[in-house]
Amino acid sequence: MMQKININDQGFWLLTKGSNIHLINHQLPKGNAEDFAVQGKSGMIIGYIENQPLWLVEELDDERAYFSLRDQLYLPEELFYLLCRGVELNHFFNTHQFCGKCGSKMQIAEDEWAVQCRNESCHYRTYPVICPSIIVAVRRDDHILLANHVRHKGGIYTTIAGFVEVGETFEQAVAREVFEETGIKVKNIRYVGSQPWAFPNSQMVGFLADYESGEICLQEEEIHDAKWFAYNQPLPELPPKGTIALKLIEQTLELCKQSAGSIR
Ligand SMILES: NC(=O)C1=CN([C@@H]2O[C@H](COP(=O)(O)OP(=O)(O)OC[C@H]3O[C@@H](n4cnc5c(N)ncnc54)[C@H](O)[C@@H]3O)[C@@H](O)[C@H]2O)C=CC1
Ligand SMILES: [Mg+2]
Ligand SMILES: [Zn+2]
Repeated sequence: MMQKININDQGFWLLTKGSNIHLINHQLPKGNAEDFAVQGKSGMIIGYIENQPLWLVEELDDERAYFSLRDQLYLPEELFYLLCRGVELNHFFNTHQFCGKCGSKMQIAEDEWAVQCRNESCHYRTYPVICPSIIVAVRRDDHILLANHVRHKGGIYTTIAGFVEVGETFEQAVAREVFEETGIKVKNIRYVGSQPWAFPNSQMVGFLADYESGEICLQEEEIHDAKWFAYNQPLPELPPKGTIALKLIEQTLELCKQSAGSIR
């Protein structure tokens, strides 16, 4: 619930600007509201760290130092995901100021994470928008399929990812995205795990899959390059530690190794 922050409220303080968060010496500010001049602002408790409340403070037009949440992937998983929650809620509140049904002003709900229409005869509620996006590592014997995406400025090679379309299963989305982006057909699609991804509001749903058929054919608007990499040859630059992409790649490389072992 959003409330006015009191001078003696205490805990950890999450101040966000888009996908950037305020840090002091690489740490979340911790202490009394007064220490960080957030008393009188609106805030809500969105979780607990070391038994201390984590306060999400309304986005401020201030001169504090903000840093990209992407650069905090080294943090313990649970903490990183709590920060994702804050960034995603802030994005949601900022982009849902008016009712999608009647156009009246929305307000933040009292009893759950939602916004509610102020119009008495409407009261329509909207919940935080989370966009499911599949992500998949594809294996062909002892090789892994990795792609250099147009959105990556550097030379990183990673897994295939893409948003789930309305009216399709996650597994269908996996098969469709791999085929669209690389021309490869996959089989044996299995779920591995998920990851909140606050850029701005994706929910990564991670899979492994095996090669079925086809030759690499790039979707050039999205993919610069895609190749099969042997697990025991030098690999390209991979995504950073903490990403589900890297986890899927590591698991697949292990399977490549096992597959090479079983051939011999
Ligand atoms: N955490 C991780 O390890 C990784 C996360 N990702 C994330 O996966 C997500 C999807 O990857 P892409 O290849 O970009 O998706 P994509 O292959 O579906 O292409 C992006 C395009 O999909 C359309 N689209 C459909 N629904 C959308 C939605 N809800 N939000 C934004 N665009 C939507 C837009 O036209 C957009 O240009 C991205 O947010 C990316 O940051 C990607 C790789 C690794
Ligand atoms: Mg994609
Ligand atoms: Zn309304």
